[in-house]
Amino acid sequence: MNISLNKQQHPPEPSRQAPLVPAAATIAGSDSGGGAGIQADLKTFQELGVFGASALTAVTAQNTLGVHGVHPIPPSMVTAQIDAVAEDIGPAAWKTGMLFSAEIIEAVADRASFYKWSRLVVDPVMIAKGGASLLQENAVQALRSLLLPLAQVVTPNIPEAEALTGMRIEAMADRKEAARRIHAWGVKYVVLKGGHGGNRAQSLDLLYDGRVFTEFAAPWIETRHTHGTGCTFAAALTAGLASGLPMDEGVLLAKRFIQAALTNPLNLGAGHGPTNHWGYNRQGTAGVFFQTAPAAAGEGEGWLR
Ligand SMILES: Nc1ncnc2c1ncn2[C@@H]1O[C@H](COP(=O)(O)OP(=O)(O)OP(=O)(O)O)[C@@H](O)[C@H]1O
Ligand SMILES: Cc1ncc(COP(=O)(O)O)c(N)n1
Repeated sequence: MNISLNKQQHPPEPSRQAPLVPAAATIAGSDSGGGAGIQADLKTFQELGVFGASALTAVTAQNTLGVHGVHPIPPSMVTAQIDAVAEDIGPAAWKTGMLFSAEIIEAVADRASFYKWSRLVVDPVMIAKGGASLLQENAVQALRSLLLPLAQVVTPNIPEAEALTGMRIEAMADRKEAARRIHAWGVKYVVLKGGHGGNRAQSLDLLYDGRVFTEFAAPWIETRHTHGTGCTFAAALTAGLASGLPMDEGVLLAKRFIQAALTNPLNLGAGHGPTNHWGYNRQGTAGVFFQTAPAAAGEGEGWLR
């Protein structure tokens, strides 16, 4: 009997069928405590039905009480991870978090322009909740001049917007001025987050598209479990964009996701505990009120819809 073995001459071609779920990738640091960084991003992608890939920029030893150590990844290895993901998985959207150094920012910006990413969310992570520095001081300029012009959207909190612009932000007029200055560097959308805004009634985030300011407001939640709120918010926005949402709906999704994640804390850790990444799908956002209203009457401001 002649048995012919069906030997493959070449490795199988990677599948090029339409993916069942959208994919997104995060370029960020590892948080051993699991509440922020790559871990928060991947959990958020998963909860929102998006496949998550990653490129690690740094390993941190940290928990809810603080950062014990930072070990950056060589920039060439960051590039290699991005190439591996870009060439095969082909994420529909990319997100950056902790980038740590000017060299890593250069490597990421190089890849962003090489692949011409149209959906790039830049979360300009600088300082951890416990006060540790996650971005070297001399890297702020590289972030501003190399990466922001390539971003579709940047999501600074108030101290990050102050560091980027060099201006003090107190009143709403300051927030708008900072958003205008950041937008002028070439980023298409700015989301200025209000978690550090000092208003204990409302958490208010401001979206600016170069023309219109839109407010996203939700009731303030009194909790110490706020570790990784910025990462989680930006990851939810990235998942929304990867799924094809327009920017305003992506921000609304992110606001709903973070509100649900803050509402039912997991009570882990003795310090700034992680948020509840299951909240959005398990508890929903029932009872949470959102408004997308103009910041104030005046030229260049309007309703979301
Ligand atoms: N206590 C709170 N109640 C309601 N919303 C909050 C609260 N704290 C933060 N937020 C919301 O969480 C999101 C992240 O904002 P925040 O300003 O905390 O970012 P961040 O400082 O970059 O976070 P992190 O330092 O954890 O990366 C925003 O939508 C903000 O309005
Ligand atoms: C790896 C990594 N990335 C980002 C943050 C910011 O999160 P937070 O400001 O809540 O500490 C962090 N602590 N660690």
